[in-house]
Amino acid sequence: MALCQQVTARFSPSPPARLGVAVSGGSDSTALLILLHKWQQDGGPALHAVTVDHGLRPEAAEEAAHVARLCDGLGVPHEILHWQGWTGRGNLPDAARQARYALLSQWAVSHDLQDVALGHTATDQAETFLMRLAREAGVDGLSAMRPKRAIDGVTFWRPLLDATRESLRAMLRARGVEWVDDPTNEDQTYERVRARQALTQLESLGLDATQFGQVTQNLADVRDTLYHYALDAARNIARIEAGDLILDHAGFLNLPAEIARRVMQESLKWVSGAAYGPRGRAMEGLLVAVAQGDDKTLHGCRILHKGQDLRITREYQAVADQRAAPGSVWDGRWRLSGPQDSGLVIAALGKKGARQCPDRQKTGLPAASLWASPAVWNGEKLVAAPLAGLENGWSAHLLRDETAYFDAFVSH
Ligand SMILES: Nc1ncnc2c1ncn2[C@@H]1O[C@H](COP(=O)(O)OP(=O)(O)OP(=O)(O)O)[C@@H](O)[C@H]1O
Repeated sequence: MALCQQVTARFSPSPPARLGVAVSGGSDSTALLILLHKWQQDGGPALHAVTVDHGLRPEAAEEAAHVARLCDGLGVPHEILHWQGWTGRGNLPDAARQARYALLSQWAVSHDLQDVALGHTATDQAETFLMRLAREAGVDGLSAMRPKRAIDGVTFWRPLLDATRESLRAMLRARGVEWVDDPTNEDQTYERVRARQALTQLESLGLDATQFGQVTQNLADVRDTLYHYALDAARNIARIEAGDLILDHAGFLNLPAEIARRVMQESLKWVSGAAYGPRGRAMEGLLVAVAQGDDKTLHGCRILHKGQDLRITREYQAVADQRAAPGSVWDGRWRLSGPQDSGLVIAALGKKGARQCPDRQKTGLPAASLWASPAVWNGEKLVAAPLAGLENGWSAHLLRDETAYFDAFVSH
């Protein structure tokens, strides 16, 4: 089967021995399951399937049960994960997507799976391109999805990027496999549904998933080239100090806009731990401020001008409520170790805490960096603040290091 070969080729030359597969029950991921199952029968990776029930639509539980029955019939172990985190605020599809990736990563790690396959298709790719066009996206937004991407130590694969939805549905019909039609797929209030309908119109111009696939791939080549040069630039002008990212200001201002934007994106992501950098206008505003020498707060970071340096530090407000037990990770990147005692908590040093550190000025760190740095507290009492010179037997270890910063340019 040609589709089967397309899928297996995506994993060559060294396919994993065990593979997770995320199946929503829709036609794309159901087809993915069937194709991977065929591969398993022919000696491919052992499959483990998973469905996320977002608990947002009444039909979701039945859809997950449908996938469970299908997997049962195929002899593929299957699990249903539940999301209960919707706060009612923000963008629902975005929040659901982020939660889904987090649940899928945790599930994979807990099953010792390093690889998970997703059912994005060439048709998805074309729809996404149109939606991004409507948002006046740049090269990155219009580029092809990556065939694989690492998130939290798990590699997510997209082996169906060359296949159209229609070809997958034809394969399912031929095999008598049923899929679930999500009723929101017909709901015109969703941008994706409108993009899908627009694509049908564009076919009369000879524009179909193949053309979109080629164009997005051309743009992806441009994107990768830009990141290559952005990495070069970062190696020349960036360094790390006490968890802050420091860019040589003059060197940064000399960079071409597309390179400067990428260096800034990766720098803000590294300091904040966010999966994505700030979007269009926010980033443009920041670049203007940096060109004028104005300090700025964005994306949970403070961007400060200090002598020759552009210093990106964590924003105190963004970490003010974060608490962790000693020895565990604080703000996704610090681990503090020292003499354990009951009742100790890791929290930001803050202005009040910084005043209690007599040696803070000797550290040479600006006040903003010290306020957002991790400290050891016993209730209201400050026990240690290793980055502010108050050690008391404690040390701070930065988990997201320089290698992680530079690697992100390659795996962005
Ligand atoms: N509820 C779900 N349970 C399990 N897997 C899912 C679920 N929803 C989506 N997926 C997986 O993600 C793939 C892509 O689906 P969809 O395009 O809806 O996701 P997305 O996360 O919005 O995409 P993107 O990664 O482009 O943001 C599906 O083919 C499937 O493999």
